[in-house]
Amino acid sequence: MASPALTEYDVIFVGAGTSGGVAAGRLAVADPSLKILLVEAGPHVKDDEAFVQPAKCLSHLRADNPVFKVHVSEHSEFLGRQQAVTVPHVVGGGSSVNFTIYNRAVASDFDDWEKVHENPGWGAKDLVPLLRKTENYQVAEGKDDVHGYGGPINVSYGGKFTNVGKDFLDVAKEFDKTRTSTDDPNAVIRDTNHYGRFQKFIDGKTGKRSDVAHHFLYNNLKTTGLEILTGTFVKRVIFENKRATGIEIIPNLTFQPNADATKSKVIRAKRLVVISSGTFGSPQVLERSGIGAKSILEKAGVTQLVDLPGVGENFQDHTTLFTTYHATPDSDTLDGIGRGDPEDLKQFGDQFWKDGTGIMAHNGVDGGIKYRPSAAELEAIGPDFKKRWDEYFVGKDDKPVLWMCQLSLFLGDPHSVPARKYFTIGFFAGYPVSTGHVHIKDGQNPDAAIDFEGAYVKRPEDMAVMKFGYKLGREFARRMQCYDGEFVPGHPEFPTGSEATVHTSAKPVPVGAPRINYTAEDDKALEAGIRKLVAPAWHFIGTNAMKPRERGGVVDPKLNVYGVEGLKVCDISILPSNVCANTYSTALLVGEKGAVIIAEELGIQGV
Ligand SMILES: Cc1cc2nc3c(=O)[nH]c(=O)nc-3n(C[C@H](O)[C@H](O)[C@H](O)COP(=O)(O)OP(=O)(O)OC[C@H]3O[C@@H](n4cnc5c(N)ncnc54)[C@H](O)[C@@H]3O)c2cc1C
Repeated sequence: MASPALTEYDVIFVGAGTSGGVAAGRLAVADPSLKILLVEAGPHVKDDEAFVQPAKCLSHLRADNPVFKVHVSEHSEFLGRQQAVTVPHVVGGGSSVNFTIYNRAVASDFDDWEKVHENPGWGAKDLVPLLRKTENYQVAEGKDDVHGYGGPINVSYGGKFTNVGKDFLDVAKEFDKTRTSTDDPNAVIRDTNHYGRFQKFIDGKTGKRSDVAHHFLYNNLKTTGLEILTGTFVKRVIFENKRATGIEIIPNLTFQPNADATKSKVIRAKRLVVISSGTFGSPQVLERSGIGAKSILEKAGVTQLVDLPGVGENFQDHTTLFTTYHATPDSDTLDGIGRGDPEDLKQFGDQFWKDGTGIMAHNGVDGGIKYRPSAAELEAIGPDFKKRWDEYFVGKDDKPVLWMCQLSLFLGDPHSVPARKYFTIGFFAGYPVSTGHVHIKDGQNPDAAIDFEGAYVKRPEDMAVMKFGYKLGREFARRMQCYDGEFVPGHPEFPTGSEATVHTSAKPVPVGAPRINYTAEDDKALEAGIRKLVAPAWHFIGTNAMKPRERGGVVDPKLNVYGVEGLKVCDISILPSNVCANTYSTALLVGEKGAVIIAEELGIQGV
């Protein structure tokens, strides 16, 4: 079994993912004498093309990829089927495999954490400067005081502007004259409803992915006290008188196949243990350590140390539909790279290594919008959503209801569909009401099956938003010049003869063409289709919510786990409520905030 160099460290991070990697990297640079161990269940990614080249993100979606752990929800009552989610186990966590879409939360999302969930220091006033600290906005240096210009994480448009993306934005200008266009949808933090060219977590100079592994960890290994132990699970945290003093580790047999999983080791932490195992991993580590609801721990054979029933509850994701269309042969898409076509790999790989441009330095996403409906559109979303709108959105004018983007690719296992060109309209419900849970069933084995309940269209409010989003996205798609028909398995099955029927082969309609009229029967078919097709967004949050203990909270505003000492959680499992954005930006932010909090407590200057 792989072992760390020492038996005792100052600080131990459980998981070398996004937030944990940022916090550990910041602390290590500020105080190079600090001995920091990151224990990571997955393997290294250093200079590995599959992780460094952004367009290769599609290759991770192959069903046989060992860096993704699959969890299946056994609660099928809402969808009428089981829902599987895939969770990355790799150094850098989500930052090493994600789609590099750059999208920041709106200001009221942060203010909700501070005011509604009672977390001083977590409002927009305090957090926007930390967003800037991480970022190096290469698009236009010094453009405004919303972006950052000297941080480790580069943000650019990537190596190309795909003709599919241009097409989407051209349609937007003509089709929806009530909303404006921008070259930077993240330029203003208290605004929404602008179509714009989406930027990417891609280095505009090299074309490489702006991940945490290479920009906070590998680059600091030689000059600081950082150490990463890979292929290893943290089974549990060790306590003495309710103070965290270390961790117990065992090998992850997927990456250490010859190790003995019955032999564990204890590594001691002198000053702090930080759980940064993500929304799926962190509640499991807490529960295996005896922190959680009694009934759950008892069933898993774990003795309770602290009664904290909020652990593993409040699971959220952005309910998503990735609706797929056939793209014309001249469309710029990533499908060939995803399939591993040798010609595409050679052509775009050569260009990438020559000057960091081209479609290999791209994620397929160019155009999108954070969408707040008009009064007429609210009517169309229907009565199921009315109460939610009144309670959650009114008075917070920067809150979109959904965001939508075009993707120049088929989103899924590229080998599961016929080899051709695709484009996708993805839309994400910003603040679904549905929640689920993540709990252990086995108190000993971190690799064992868990009790996972997804959070996908359990509530009519969420279904109403998804139906609206499908119809809207489809109107965009059929007006785009690259539209070459609809990928039938990716759409609902509408009644025969319906105006809403899906067409395998079709040409674009004029921008001014009437919208498809959906009958009540069509709407029923649409609901059934959404239950069949709804997808996780990989934006898992909330299972260790930062809120008062009596309201189901797990950590306080200093990220301390209630009821013990010397133990914090630092990843997006702490989010008490959702953000209307892809979550990488927010995970970086939690890492930055965690570093500041930990540095203050340990007396470290310069973070
Ligand atoms: C396929 C995919 C596409 C995405 N696309 C985008 C996008 O385009 N834009 C965007 O903004 N966001 C995107 N995201 C979301 C974003 O990347 C994540 O929300 C974010 O990285 C989560 O950060 P985290 O620190 O909370 O967890 P993670 O980064 O997942 O880190 C947790 C780490 O802990 C490790 N771990 C877990 N349990 C244990 C254990 N017991 N012992 C040791 N280690 C353990 C895991 O292996 C992992 O490395 C995507 C995510 C995925 C998976």
